[in-house]
Amino acid sequence: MSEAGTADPTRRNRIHEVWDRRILAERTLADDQVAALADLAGRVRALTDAVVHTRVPADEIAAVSAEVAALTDRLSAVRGEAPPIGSHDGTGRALASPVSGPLNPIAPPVDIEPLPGGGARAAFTLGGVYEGPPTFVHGGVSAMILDQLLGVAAAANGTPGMTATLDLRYRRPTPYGVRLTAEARVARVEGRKTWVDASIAAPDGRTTVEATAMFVMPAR
Ligand SMILES: CCCCCCCCCCCCCCCC(=O)SCCNC(=O)CCNC(=O)[C@H](O)C(C)(C)COP(=O)(O)OP(=O)(O)OC[C@H]1O[C@@H](n2cnc3c(N)ncnc32)[C@H](O)[C@@H]1OP(=O)(O)O
Repeated sequence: MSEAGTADPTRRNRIHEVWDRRILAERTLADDQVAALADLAGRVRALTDAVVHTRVPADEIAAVSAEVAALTDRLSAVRGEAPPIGSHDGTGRALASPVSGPLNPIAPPVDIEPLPGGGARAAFTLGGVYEGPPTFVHGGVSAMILDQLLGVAAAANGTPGMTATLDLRYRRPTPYGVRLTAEARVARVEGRKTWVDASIAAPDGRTTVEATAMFVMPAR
């Protein structure tokens, strides 16, 4: 990478292009790997759900634990330096996003649909894995989902950016185990800044959480 500091901008750009291609190649999976990993991620999600809900005896938990450790060793036999990137559905979503990535077992996952003209919507059901107060969704999980939804709306507006501020108003507890809906809409754009509003609604249509975020397109 030391060559990247060269004074010749054309040469520097070429070096960056080669470097970007190398990173992209290292982080791109074959289609059959994507399909197999999506299946595996679903099973690990189910495993996580089983872990937080199980009541089997301690010796059975220890036996399962040993098997999981062996499986982790098998997967780790060949490791990438970072999670995969890329799109398999044309929306540009990151395959391993912790919110909507089908290959990431910690993602619920939330299927977010970008809407033309600066919007986004999602429908999803969260399980007990995401519990905060008893029988309700953890507020940090709601925040994470809203941040991603707001970000996709900003991107759908053609004004993507990094989250600079995220303001949340928890109106009432968000239940889990039921279908939730969420929507985001760009409110305004000023230079590199984009403000977006969003909310999550319970099945009865009542808003549980409202959010406003400001995204800033980085100067560099
Ligand atoms: C068809 C569509 C398909 C879509 C397909 C999906 C696409 C894919 C979507 C992915 C959606 C992911 C959604 C999650 C997104 C994250 O999770 S991002 C991670 C969390 N955020 C961060 O880590 C950001 C960390 N902060 C930074 O990197 C930098 O501070 C920023 C925010 C980029 C700004 O840096 P900068 O470009 O150097 O900005 P700077 O020149 O200092 O300031 C610019 C202006 O913004 C203001 N500003 C900057 N930061 C702040 C702040 N924190 N508070 C208030 N004002 C601020 C400044 O005051 C300044 O204002 P003016 O003086 O111009 O009025």
